[in-house]
Amino acid sequence: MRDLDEERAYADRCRAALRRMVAGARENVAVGEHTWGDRYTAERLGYYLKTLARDLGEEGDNPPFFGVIRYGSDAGEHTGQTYYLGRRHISDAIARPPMVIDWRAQVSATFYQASAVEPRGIATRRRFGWSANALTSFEDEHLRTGAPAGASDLVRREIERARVGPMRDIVATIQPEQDTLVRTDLDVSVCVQGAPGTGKTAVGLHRAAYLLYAHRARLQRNGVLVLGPNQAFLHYISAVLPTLGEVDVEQTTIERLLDREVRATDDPAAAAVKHDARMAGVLREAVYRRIGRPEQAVVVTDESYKWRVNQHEFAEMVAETRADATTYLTGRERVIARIVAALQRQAEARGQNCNGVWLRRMARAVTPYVETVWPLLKADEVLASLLSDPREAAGLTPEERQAIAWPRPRKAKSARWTAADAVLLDELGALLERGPTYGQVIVDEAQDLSPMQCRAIARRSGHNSITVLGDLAQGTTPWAATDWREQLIHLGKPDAKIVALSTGYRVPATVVELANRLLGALAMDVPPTRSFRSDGELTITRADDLATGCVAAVRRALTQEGSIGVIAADHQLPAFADALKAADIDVSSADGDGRVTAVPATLAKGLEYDHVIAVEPAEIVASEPRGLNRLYVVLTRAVSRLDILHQQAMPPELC
Ligand SMILES: Nc1ncnc2c1ncn2[C@@H]1O[C@H](COP(=O)(O)OP(=O)(O)OP(=O)(O)O)[C@@H](O)[C@H]1O
Repeated sequence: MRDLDEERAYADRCRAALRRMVAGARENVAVGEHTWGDRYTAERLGYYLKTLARDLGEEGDNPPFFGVIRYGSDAGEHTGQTYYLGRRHISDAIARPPMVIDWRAQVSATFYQASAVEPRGIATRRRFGWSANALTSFEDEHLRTGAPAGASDLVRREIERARVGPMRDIVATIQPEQDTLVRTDLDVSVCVQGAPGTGKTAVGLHRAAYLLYAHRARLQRNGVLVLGPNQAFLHYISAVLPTLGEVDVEQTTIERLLDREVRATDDPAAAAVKHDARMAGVLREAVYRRIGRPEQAVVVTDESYKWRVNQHEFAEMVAETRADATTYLTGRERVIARIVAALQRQAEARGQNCNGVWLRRMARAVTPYVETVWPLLKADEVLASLLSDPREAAGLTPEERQAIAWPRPRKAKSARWTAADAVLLDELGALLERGPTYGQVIVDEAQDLSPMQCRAIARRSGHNSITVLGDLAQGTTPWAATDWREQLIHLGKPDAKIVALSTGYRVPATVVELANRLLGALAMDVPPTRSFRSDGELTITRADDLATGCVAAVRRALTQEGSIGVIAADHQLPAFADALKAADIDVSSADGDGRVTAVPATLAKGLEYDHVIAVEPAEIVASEPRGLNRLYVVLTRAVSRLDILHQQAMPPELC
């Protein structure tokens, strides 16, 4: 195999080839725009070429490859072959083997999966070390002759590196159990239960990129949706997919997906009822209750004739359609269509020509009859009427009805919807009319979703598969899941494969040991994390004045490399942020990119900082019903160092 200088020269050749690919794609965009006569073909070709040029252009200064595998002498079609692996294919000429193969190609799986115990035909696996964009080292594993080795130094260094800025891709160091999840077949729904820092988010994002590579045509048609817990989290992960060449994945929160202006807040009792799975039945009943029994025949005057569907037939059509209507509005259309078909039979029996114009005229004429028994409905009007008077809410107790009732009746137009109402409106919208589905939905922090939110996601996934990521121990909402099977039923995928990840790549062992003490009190059936990392520091300091202690801790942290997160109970945080500003320390908010970030405990989920200063754990616990779960989340945000500052006694569960 090549020595370091030769590898550097090869990297230069790969870069040059990539530059030629970008230039070629750009030129083709120009040519494609002028050459193709048929407009549709020209547009499609133009779109494809522009996307290619943009993707290649965005490749930027990433190292052209991160590893290489050399097959041994008995590896079938791969015998003696050498493959370089990178973030994308690089080739210097059509019909020549690529210089670098995309990490998502089938052959690349061997790089991630091969081991001394199971070499899979590989003689040597080489990993490269890059500093900025310069190739500085490599490390070889001789899989067929070497004894099973521990973790590679390069992998360890990459995992233990100080974190700065937004989340990065992990293509060079994906671990075998992560790779298996990333490459799980598109038709299989998976649910990953993973302790903090086990790479669930990373797996979900790399899975999105992998699926788009392996099933591009199918997924580009319907799209891929990634759902995360909040804007700060989305900001943190936003760079990963673009670096992997995927810029068209929709990344949002469930609240944004529902797209309703939220102008009010529910009290906890009302929110609990509105998020309960029984609301699905309540809403269905509220919609279908509007369908009445016809009390008259349908009679349509058509020039000198009168066509007629008698009351009994009309009632039968309504009853039959209601029994198997897929949605309320398609059912209504179906009744209209059935009546028109009956009139058409009568007219044709009289020799009349029933063309399209006639059929549309008849449909208009029968609509008022149908309106009396199957009225047009709007989601917000149904909900406004239910919340104005929930007496008929089937399946709720009198107290629950009381909890969701508005103090006085309102019309939809003057309603001030809450976040939970947005979920109910979405359910109602889908009862009326089906919406589009995505080719793949990836849901992060899925333990926090309510049954009704799960249903909103299930609808957008339809018959397609779904990737569910979460940790039951990090559940902080009042309706957080305690059992994945149950949550998967709400998500419409009861048979999804549940897989546990328990090796943590973020949190160092000393911090994991502390956080794991909380697991007993959380009473969740989850395996404790084992840390991949032996480094890291933990300090617990009693401070007489928390704000002063916080400033001193941040000053100390600033002497080292990496990002710093100050995390405290939401109501206490502003005082600490003010103290930091008064001490001339630049502080950004959770969705910013500064070196020091002030993070309210309720926004910390999914984020990570090289150095975390967690202030007053007792207050974090006391601030909400699931405060211990929140504390578990907060303590597990640290990559290298965790400082705990406290004035009150530490929560006994931690001692
Ligand atoms: N194979 C890997 N190689 C390098 N870094 C990794 C690997 N797996 C995970 N990481 C890193 O570990 C950190 C934690 O990963 P991630 O955020 O995906 O974990 P998580 O399970 O979603 O955590 P949490 O539940 O706490 O949100 C990230 O910085 C991620 O890049």
